[in-house]
Amino acid sequence: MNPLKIIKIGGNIIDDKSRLQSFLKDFSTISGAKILIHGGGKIASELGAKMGISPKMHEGRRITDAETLDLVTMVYAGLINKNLVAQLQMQHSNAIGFSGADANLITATKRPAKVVDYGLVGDVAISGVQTDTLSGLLKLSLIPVFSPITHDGKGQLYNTNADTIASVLAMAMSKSYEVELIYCFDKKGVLEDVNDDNSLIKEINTENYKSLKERGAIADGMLPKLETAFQALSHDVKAVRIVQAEEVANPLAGTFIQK
Ligand SMILES: Nc1ncnc2c1ncn2[C@@H]1O[C@H](COP(=O)(O)OP(=O)(O)O)[C@@H](O)[C@H]1O
Ligand SMILES: CC(=O)N[C@@H](CCC(=O)OP(=O)(O)O)C(=O)O
Repeated sequence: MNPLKIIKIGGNIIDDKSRLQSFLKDFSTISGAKILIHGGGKIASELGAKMGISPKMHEGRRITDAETLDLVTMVYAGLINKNLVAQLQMQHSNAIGFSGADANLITATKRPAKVVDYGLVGDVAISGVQTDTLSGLLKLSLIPVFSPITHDGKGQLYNTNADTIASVLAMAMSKSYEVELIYCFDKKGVLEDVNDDNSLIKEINTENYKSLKERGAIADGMLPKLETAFQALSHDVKAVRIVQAEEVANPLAGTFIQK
């Protein structure tokens, strides 16, 4: 099977012009088939505040009412997605931007209300990914760039956590490719102490994850990353890493997630 790198870039880097530029330069040097998924939560929260929409988060995911869905659709599928594509084109990378609705690439169902009703948030399943269409794009040497917006096939858009999209794409594409999933963000990897850059944890497995979570060392936006990383590994994804954006092209950097 051919290798495929599925790379996710988070909102803290997207919000930092020089760090984003350096990430996109390094991303462009990576050879072979690749897909980029972007977040943008920080920018959506900042722009929302200017419009009087205050962010409501629960365990790293955004509670999304109709007004917030309009905001995130504009910010993720418009502003950020198109700017990333333009900046990749500047690096001579032939990027093409998508939401999940485009070419029906990712369908979702409303996340069921449990402890919290997340509102217009979509859950995605492996079967919701149009893998043949994506493979066709990769065969044309195009670089798909996904915003975290999905749809239900009945006209409803959903906000979907970008880590979740990266993981589901990785699982779905593992049928035809040897997939490495790389989450890129602002820190060196998963840290023992979030305020200490020198406390990098080189390897996380289900055992040490449990104890790290219990003592609160892993919280907020790190929760969906690790949850979805483990899901990916249990569905044939070859390797998963969480790395600093600047290290995207370094195969030894960051935290390696193990089953
Ligand atoms: N143990 C940890 N190691 C690293 N970061 C952590 C940890 N626990 C919580 N975090 C927080 O998770 C954040 C990353 O999640 P998030 O803000 O969703 O990132 P992004 O949107 O850039 O992908 C970090 O910036 C950090 O504040
Ligand atoms: C449902 C949900 O949580 N959606 C996310 C999508 C963006 C995202 O995941 O952005 P980062 O990767 O920058 O955190 C949100 O609106 O914040």
